[in-house]
Amino acid sequence: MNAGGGIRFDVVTLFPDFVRAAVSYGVAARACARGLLQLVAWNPRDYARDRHRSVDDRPYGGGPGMVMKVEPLRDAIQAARTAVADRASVICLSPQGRLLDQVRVQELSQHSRLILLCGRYEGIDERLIEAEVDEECSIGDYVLSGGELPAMIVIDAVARLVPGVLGHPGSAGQDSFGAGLLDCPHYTRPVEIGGRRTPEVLLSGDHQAVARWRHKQALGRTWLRRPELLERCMLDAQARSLLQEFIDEYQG
Ligand SMILES: NC(=O)c1ccc(NCc2ccccc2N2CCOCC2)nc1
Repeated sequence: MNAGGGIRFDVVTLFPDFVRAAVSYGVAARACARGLLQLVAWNPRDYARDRHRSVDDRPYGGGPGMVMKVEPLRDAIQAARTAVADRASVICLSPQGRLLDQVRVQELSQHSRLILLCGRYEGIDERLIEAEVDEECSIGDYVLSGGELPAMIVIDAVARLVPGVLGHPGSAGQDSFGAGLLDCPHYTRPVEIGGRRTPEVLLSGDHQAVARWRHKQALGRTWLRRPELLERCMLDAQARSLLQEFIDEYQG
């Protein structure tokens, strides 16, 4: 985060309006209005020197499609770097990157600024990646037509962790996923609908019992749906006994 406690994203993309949508709605839009979040887009086409303003060219070695050229990307990144004094990490969103998870999102939220590079076509000339990219980041093992959607996901996930962005800071902290667990179930009015009633503990007003129930549900759901996540988070004695209680009830 920067001096103001906010974060600035410089996004290098052929589709600036596309990525701007990431900060045009909801909490992210409010955070922008309050100067906690900034998004500046840089279009490599503005840095394409030739008459046709080309940003791509045919692949050496043949093969289908086109490859993004070094120069326009390099010059767009350089323009982003010099726009703000703070040193910036350059992250390329790509299928070859390190898998993004909440731990990595929390690490990224410590930066005051990040430059996000969005590839299109068949990919980016490797020499640009070697010369300019600090790390490659993947949002999952699937192929997209561009890095813009992954960039928007990084922006949203990181922005939520910037102090002041979420109305209720607790919810970000309390996010079970922040603790490596899946979230507990949520309920709101009416108390009963479609023959399904809200769990009584949530109506009891007993905040300690509610917190205990929510933690137990988060543990139980993680055990049922994503047991591999449980191995990664070190459960303390209280959590282990809560989970055992859930398992005993589940197995009936
Ligand atoms: N999982 C992800 O985070 C993810 C990210 C980007 C992405 N695509 C843009 C891209 C960016 C960089 C290199 C190659 C490519 N691709 C271009 C299109 O062809 C496939 C390779 N796809 C999936």
